[in-house]
Amino acid sequence: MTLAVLGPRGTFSCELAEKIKEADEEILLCSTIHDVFVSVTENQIRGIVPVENSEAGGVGETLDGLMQTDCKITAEYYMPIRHFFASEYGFDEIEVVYTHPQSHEQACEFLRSLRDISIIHTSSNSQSAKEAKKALNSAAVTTESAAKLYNLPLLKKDIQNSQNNITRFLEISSGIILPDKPDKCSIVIIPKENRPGLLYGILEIFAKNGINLTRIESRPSKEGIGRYVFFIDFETDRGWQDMVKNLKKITGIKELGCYKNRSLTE
Ligand SMILES: O=C(O)C(=O)C[C@]1(C(=O)O)C=C[C@@H](O)C=C1
Repeated sequence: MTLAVLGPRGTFSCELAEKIKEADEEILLCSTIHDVFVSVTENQIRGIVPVENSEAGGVGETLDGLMQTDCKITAEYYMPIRHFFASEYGFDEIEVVYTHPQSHEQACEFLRSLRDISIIHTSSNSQSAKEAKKALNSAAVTTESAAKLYNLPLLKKDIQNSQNNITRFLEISSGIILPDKPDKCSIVIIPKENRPGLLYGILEIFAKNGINLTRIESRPSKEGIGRYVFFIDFETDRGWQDMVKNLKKITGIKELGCYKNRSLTE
């Protein structure tokens, strides 16, 4: 099997893939999260994508991929995220900092404390290190493994705003795999009408069935201003199949998968 992730080697996604891959599984490095969804769909493989961070919130490219492709969620993982500031230059020589936009948000307090620097966004934390290695008077917000890989000295460790910085990752696959006893399910509510009480009615169905929501996030439906879809995750310790049937009576739904929480072993 092959496991598709955001590359180049050294991203957090890649670090997670290294931890969870099967012994004979290869890692396929993709340039963007969108490309991970494309590879999973075209090659019938599995992939790993970041979906939300405790500090910076939802990862738009992943939410769009879930909405726009037939990929299904088959597991979730939580990973502590530590950001590193790496450069071949001293602090007073640095003029440009490369950072992934999610990491920029997660380390904005440290980055704000740097004076007279320009920030350039990149496609991944590893790409940031790659760029900083090439450009004069530059630094990167990166992972420990990418700093090592590109031979960039660490100027400061743990530059994330919060010491409890965590990113939730999803395993996605091209087919539906329903585990015996899933921990959670994810759906997208796609409202077919705009009327008072629609969202209230949807949430009431969860409440009446005693089903606990673990996340609700609105995202523009891309059909015009003020039009939204709602990403919902819920626990599956109570009968949820009938509840989903009831939801379908009042709203459009896309089922994204029911899955296990897989904890990471060090
Ligand atoms: O660039 C990386 O290292 C990634 O794996 C992507 C990503 C993300 O998009 O959320 C993953 C974890 C961190 O939250 C920051 C960046």
